[in-house]
Amino acid sequence: MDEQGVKVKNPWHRPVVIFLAAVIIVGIIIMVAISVVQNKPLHQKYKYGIVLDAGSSHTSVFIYEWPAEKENNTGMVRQKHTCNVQGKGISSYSANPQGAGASLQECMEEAKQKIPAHRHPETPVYLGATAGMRLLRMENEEASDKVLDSVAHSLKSYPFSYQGARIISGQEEGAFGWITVNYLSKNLRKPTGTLGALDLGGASTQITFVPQQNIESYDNSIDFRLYGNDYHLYTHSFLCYGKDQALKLSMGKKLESTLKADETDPIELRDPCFHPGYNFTRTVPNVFNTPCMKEMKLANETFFHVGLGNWSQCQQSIRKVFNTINCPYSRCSFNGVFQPSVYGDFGAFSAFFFVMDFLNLTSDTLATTKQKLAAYCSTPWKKIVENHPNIKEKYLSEYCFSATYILTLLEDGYKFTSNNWKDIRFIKKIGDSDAGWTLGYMLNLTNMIPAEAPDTPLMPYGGYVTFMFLFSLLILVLLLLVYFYFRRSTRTGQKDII
Ligand SMILES: O=c1[nH]cnc2c1ncn2[C@@H]1O[C@H](COP(=O)(O)OP(=O)(O)O)[C@@H](O)[C@H]1O
Ligand SMILES: [Ca+2]
Repeated sequence: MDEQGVKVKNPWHRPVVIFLAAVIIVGIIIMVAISVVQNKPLHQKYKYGIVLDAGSSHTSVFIYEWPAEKENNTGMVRQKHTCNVQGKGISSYSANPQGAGASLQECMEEAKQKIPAHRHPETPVYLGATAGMRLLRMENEEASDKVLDSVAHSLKSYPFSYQGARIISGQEEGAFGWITVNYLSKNLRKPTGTLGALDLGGASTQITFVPQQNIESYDNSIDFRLYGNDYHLYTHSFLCYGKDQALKLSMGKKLESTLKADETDPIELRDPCFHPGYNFTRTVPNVFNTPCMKEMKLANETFFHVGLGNWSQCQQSIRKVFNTINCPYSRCSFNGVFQPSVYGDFGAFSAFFFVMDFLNLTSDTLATTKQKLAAYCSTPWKKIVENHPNIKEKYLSEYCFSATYILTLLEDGYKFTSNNWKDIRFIKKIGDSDAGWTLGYMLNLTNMIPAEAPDTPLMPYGGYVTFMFLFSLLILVLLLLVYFYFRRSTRTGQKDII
């Protein structure tokens, strides 16, 4: 066959094919480029941080983790692990400061196991102590310094990056709790409203929200710029108004009036906030051993704490610990503290949640909550113990008081009403992470919440998926077109040969 005479048509020389091939190549390059920008880095590396919450009643260790490359995006940090330190809070070690540091050992060993060893040296560890230590500092500054030295010494002995152990202020506690709940519910980069934060501890309680009214007292105002938005927050921390100190305040007042009325021995404190049939012998100094009250000198060291189980009388007695007479501002919560009207939704956590969740009172109206609580408080102590054999008796005996205190604080103190009661959400966690001040504290100290909005991905995830799908479909169609075109040209070429 004379090859010279045959003209085989090469399909690659046709302009349409060249054009299609070029479109396909450019398309593939665009797709690869977009997926690289969108998904970088392809292999996530995790970073870690540890915060110890040294509360008045106990210490918890929180381990957080986040993808290294996305640390400035909201909602990327999650709680990886928590560990509850055995025993009481660090402020209870005032007579034995060494014990405070030693108490952290088990949980810190656990942290070593949970965090990959090669990350240990760069993992920051912070300890923040709250109201229990604020009270100890008021009572005995030397003892509180020794306790802090002891926990600092203990934390420095681990392979992490020690960043400090200190008593945080009530404002910090309130503000970081607010940052935590809003970071976790991803409110910080949206134009929608934020979530107020209500935190009830054993020794203090905090209220923090974005008010609609002007903040009249400088001490209660905090300004943040987060992700390009300005926030003007109202916050207040009431020292001595956590539920354990409030119980002491309330019992102290009752003891005083009992003694005024009757100085007989033995003293019997008839308490409407405890169940009928409850009868416990207590010591007087055990009620007054707090800087929250003036000490009371009593010959009788012990008294009988006798339950009456009467909710409305209990509320009457609790109201006496709130001073609502003096207010130097246009409006106050109590004890002469300025507070604008509560506004928006609130997340109520820590003991607000523990107590209301135990009593199944997290989703009722205010009226139903009161009815149910009245029935609970009047239930005989014997029956309560029978129904809950596995709950610690100390907690169990105090739920009637604690829930009545919570209702009184929220309604008479903060001025929530039956209309906005539904705006309070009793929460423990948001996603995997506990609501509390620790996450906000760490985000702030590691500069993980920038003042200005960081770069956003090229397009939102939904848009990205749709784009990639349609583009792949287009390329597939083009490929098919090229294929059929080749087949036709080859056939015509073959005909030419024949
Ligand atoms: O399971 C529970 N049921 C009832 N109360 C609880 C439970 N777990 C913790 N609490 C209470 O929550 C409160 C936590 O306060 P915390 O120790 O954080 O004090 P602080 O924030 O005032 O320093 C304490 O009153 C503690 O007794
Ligand atoms: Ca706390």
